[in-house]
Amino acid sequence: VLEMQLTPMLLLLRSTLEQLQEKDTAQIFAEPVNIKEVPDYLEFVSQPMDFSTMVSKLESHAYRSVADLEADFNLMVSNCLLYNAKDTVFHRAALRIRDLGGAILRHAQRQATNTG
Ligand SMILES: CCOC(=O)c1ccc2c(c1)NC(=O)[C@@H](C)N2
Repeated sequence: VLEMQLTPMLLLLRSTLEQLQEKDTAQIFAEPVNIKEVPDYLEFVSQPMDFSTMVSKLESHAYRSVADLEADFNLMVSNCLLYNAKDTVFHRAALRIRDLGGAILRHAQRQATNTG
């Protein structure tokens, strides 16, 4: 039955996104980068992404798989690595969440495959 197949995925995606957000202890990925405070941001970053946007997308069924969620997570991380110099707290935080998030996403993919 289709709705049974969709529900586990939505629950898995919610749990995975919550685990990823927990690694952002400084909450620097929580909201969209404020263009008023970072006026040149869009000169470097063509597709901004942040966790609040990912939550909205998840709840509106924009993610059909762990890979879909992973693509926006990777976009968010790569935007940060691109815009911020290597010697910044932001750049270091992106490297850290990329590594911690990788393990979370690998585990989620295994669960999706098992219950899929
Ligand atoms: C109060 C000013 O906030 C920021 O300048 C700022 C706040 C949050 C940010 C950010 C900048 N840059 C980033 O690349 C993403 C990851 N987070």
